[in-house]
Amino acid sequence: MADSKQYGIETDAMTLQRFVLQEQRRYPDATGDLTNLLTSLLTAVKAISSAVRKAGLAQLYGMAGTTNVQDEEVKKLDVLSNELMINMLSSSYTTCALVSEENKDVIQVDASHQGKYIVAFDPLDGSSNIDCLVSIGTIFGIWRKTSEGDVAMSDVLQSGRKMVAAGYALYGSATMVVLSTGHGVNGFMLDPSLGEFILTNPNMKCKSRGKVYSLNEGYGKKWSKGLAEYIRTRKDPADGKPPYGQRYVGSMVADVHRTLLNGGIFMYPATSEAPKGKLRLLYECNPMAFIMEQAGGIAHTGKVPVLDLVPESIHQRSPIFIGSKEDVEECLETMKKFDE
Ligand SMILES: O=P(O)(O)OC[C@H]1O[C@](O)(COP(=O)(O)O)[C@@H](O)[C@@H]1O
Ligand SMILES: [Mg+2]
Ligand SMILES: [Mg+2]
Repeated sequence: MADSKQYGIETDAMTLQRFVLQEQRRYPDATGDLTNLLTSLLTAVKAISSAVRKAGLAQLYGMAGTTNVQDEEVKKLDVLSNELMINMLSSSYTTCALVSEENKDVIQVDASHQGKYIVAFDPLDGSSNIDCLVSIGTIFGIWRKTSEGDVAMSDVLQSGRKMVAAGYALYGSATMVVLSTGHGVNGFMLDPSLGEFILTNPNMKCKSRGKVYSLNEGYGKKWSKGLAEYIRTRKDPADGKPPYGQRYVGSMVADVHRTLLNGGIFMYPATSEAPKGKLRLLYECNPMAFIMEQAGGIAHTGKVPVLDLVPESIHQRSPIFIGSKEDVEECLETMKKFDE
């Protein structure tokens, strides 16, 4: 047999597909539906990744948002990403309801195609960064339907604790998928020559303390006293310790991914103008909180762990403090001391 390695192809590499199949073996009664769901979702992610890689060209030729020579509409990346996610998931025979950041209402899957899972997703996170070619991503959370019969609102509005799996794709200097099915966190990088996600970051853990804080400092005047005090102590820590660095991409996926890898804290807090912050609970905060807790970190609203919040509406917002255990705890303690 020819040695595939001489062509730079590792046929025994742990692909994401193989990994998910291996996870499935943990459950002898598993039907394979979650595996099929993830396969469909990854096909959408690959298609979005390919479109993202061409986005700069579309911009150069002024194509997005116009019509092509065939008189067909050239879709903007966020619209295209949403359509890809909806089409791939609703035709996978594994989902019954979808929640997308881009759709006002719950998307009901056609009865003939229904399965038992509910997926909430942000098809393109950090969309304001598309035009300047800064990293963007896709975020998703997966729940199991619990009611009998038609999909009920109680199926869609389950807490993050009830998630079966969650993850994100980051379209950065490479495309990476970070996934958890509740047994730790694993990262897979897309090998463009194979079109396969390969396990590159097994068993990801978030350090207990980092050296970076991350939030939009432009809203500083609207923070609570406690948060302002915490940020002050990052710049001027007690006991002559060195100050923390500050980073803020403005795409939650990229900011949380850096926090997961390097440690530290990412915050999108409540402000006097926006008491619930900006980020959405179902498809931004919950999936990231699931990943962070599985990696040994913390995700908190300032009042309760993000995953314990029971949503009241599908586009509900929540403040979030997420990252290294000691950093998030210190932030929460400072806010408690000064704000309560
Ligand atoms: O511009 P701000 O207020 O700092 O907000 C940035 C935040 O908004 C978001 O871009 C919202 O996501 P969308 O692009 O999906 O709307 C987050 O990714 C990011 O953390
Ligand atoms: Mg978003
Ligand atoms: Mg979005």
